Amino acid sequence: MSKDELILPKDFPQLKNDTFLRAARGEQTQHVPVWCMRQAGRYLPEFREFRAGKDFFDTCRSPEACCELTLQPLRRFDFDASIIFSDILVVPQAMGMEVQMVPGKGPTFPDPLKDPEDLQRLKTKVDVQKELDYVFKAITLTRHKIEGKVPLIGFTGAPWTLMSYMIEGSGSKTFSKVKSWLYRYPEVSHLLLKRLTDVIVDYLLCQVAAGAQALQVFESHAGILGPVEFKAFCLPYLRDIARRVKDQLKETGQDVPMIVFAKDAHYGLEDLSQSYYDVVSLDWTIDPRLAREQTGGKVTLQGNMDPCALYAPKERISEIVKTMLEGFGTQRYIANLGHGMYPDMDPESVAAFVEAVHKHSRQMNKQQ
Ligand SMILES: O=C(O)CCc1c2[nH]c(c1CC(=O)O)Cc1[nH]c(c(CC(=O)O)c1CCC(=O)O)Cc1[nH]c(c(CC(=O)O)c1CCC(=O)O)Cc1[nH]c(c(CCC(=O)O)c1CC(=O)O)C2
Repeated sequence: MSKDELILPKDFPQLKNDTFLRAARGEQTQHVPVWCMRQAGRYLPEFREFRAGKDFFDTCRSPEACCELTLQPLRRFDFDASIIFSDILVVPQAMGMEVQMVPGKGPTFPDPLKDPEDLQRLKTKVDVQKELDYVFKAITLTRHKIEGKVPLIGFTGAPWTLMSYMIEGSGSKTFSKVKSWLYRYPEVSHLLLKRLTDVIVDYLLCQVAAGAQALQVFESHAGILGPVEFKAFCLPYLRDIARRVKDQLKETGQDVPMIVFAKDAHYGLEDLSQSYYDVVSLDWTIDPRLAREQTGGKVTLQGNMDPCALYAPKERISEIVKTMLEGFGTQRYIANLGHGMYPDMDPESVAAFVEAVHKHSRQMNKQQ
């Protein structure tokens, strides 16, 4: 991308609530900011109504639809951030692969990569600006329509997670197909991961140019690797993405907080806290105090309530939140779930979660 293309459009409404951005940058906040992964989604009746009868990726390709779905949860809840409605699998599509959303089965690649030669089916040069133009339009439109209420987060899937979908062709229990590539074809695997990284870097920079105020990188399948493979096939690419995006943004005087979510990669926490990301997002299986120890105060932490705790009565949600806040502390912290919302969750529980984070963190800050 050229320097000029990276300059932000300037006529966006002024941001009224910067709590999330302050926490991400390690600045003091009066309350702990909170948002939820998959906060736009099937647990909301208005989402189900809006999506009814429409193809999932057609929805992703409509900037107006993405904008509406991004705004829906903000009308109900006092979230401190929003995330653009889209999907991680738009990147493999931009590289030339077909992906369908099969109801009841999830994302499905009719023709996944089977052998190293299949890499030839991928586009050698991906014009990200053109191929994913609909995402950038959605971000710009949403940034206007949000009227500065809260910041807008852009996101991408990370290389290993996308590679696993491209080879498995869908979700999997064992991930044995994609893992077999790591052991049988390590060099080709690195080649594919490198190509994904290049596209992702461009993709994130274009999202910032379109108006994204923070970026989250989803390495949702990190946990199917052991520590050795994580260090070889995940970490270097996650680092490369943050370093390259940050370097390019710095040239234009911009500093956009970056969040990494490597689900279930406990053994990688220390490394992740030294990988150019401002925020490390945690799943629910890690103890908050241990996570603070392992990341040594170098980064802001995000997470990590078990999404299933939202099935608890409201009073119990409030207690769980309080314990979580005591574990993380109220500074350099963004409250979230340890992964996304499930379709059968009650929106009222989300309201209770958000309210508890705000209430307890304000009280705890007063006592300090
Ligand atoms: O359950 C299904 O039928 C397919 C769900 C699925 C999708 N993409 C996928 C998966 C696999 C999975 O999550 O396990 C594949 C997918 N999409 C995404 C991730 C990253 C992650 O959740 O760890 C993943 C990988 C998850 C994994 O494999 O573990 C990211 C995603 N999907 C989505 C969003 C946008 C948003 O929430 O605003 C986001 C981004 C950020 C976020 O908010 O967390 C939206 C999305 N994608 C999808 C759906 C459901 C389909 C529909 O609305 O018709 C929905 C809405 C919803 O969750 O209710 C499709």
